[in-house]
Amino acid sequence: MKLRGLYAITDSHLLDGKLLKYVEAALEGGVTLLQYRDKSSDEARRLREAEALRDLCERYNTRLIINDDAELAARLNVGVHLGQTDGPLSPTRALLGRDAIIGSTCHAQLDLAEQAVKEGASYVAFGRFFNSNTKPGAPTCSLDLLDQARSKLHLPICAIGGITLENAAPLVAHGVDLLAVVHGLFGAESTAEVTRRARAFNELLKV
Ligand SMILES: Cc1ncc(COP(=O)(O)OP(=O)(O)O)c(N)n1
Ligand SMILES: Cc1nc(C(=O)O)sc1CCOP(=O)(O)O
Ligand SMILES: [Mg+2]
Repeated sequence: MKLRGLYAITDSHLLDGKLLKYVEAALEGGVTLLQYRDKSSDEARRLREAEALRDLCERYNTRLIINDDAELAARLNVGVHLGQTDGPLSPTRALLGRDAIIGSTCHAQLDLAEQAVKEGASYVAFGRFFNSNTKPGAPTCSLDLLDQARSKLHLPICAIGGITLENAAPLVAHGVDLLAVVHGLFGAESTAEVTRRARAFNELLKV
């Protein structure tokens, strides 16, 4: 499966009251992966929203990824993104099956990425590359690390953290396949602007 393109990530605060409307606008512009990222413990709302996003993604032929929560991913038969403290990858692969998309946060560490590959990750994520509104405290990562990763790893590489249309081109030039974006996509004044941004991110990846 070719994983290349825009990786849109939701944010419960930024998208409060407009989740489905803004996500659909992004899907109109083209989204390869959509991650449902909700750090709350409101299980009922999480299930309801994730189900609605799954149905929306099906209509647009986009794969849904649940952040942190392999059980919810298994329940909905979708993928999952796991950070370093979100549980082990191998049992998650066994739980979700070999066709599921499983992503792994590797910060700025190639050894974490090599381990994730061994344990069955579908893509590895490095970041953060720029100042992030969503996660200002995340450790930083350099373009240099991307060069090393690209020459060693033979699976899709995702970049995250403060990515916008203005700063994303160098990431693509250094081998990134997936641009993971929250604020640079959804921090827009209108649905039309979200769609425009999604299209423009995809243009950047057409090289
Ligand atoms: C695509 C992608 N990359 C990295 C992360 C960060 O995951 P994690 O370190 O577990 O932090 P939280 O997002 O759970 O706060 C991600 N979610 N997606
Ligand atoms: C969820 C997340 N993880 C990061 C990491 O570096 O691991 S940066 C980040 C936030 C991404 O949001 P924005 O595009 O608004 O910066
Ligand atoms: Mg996590």
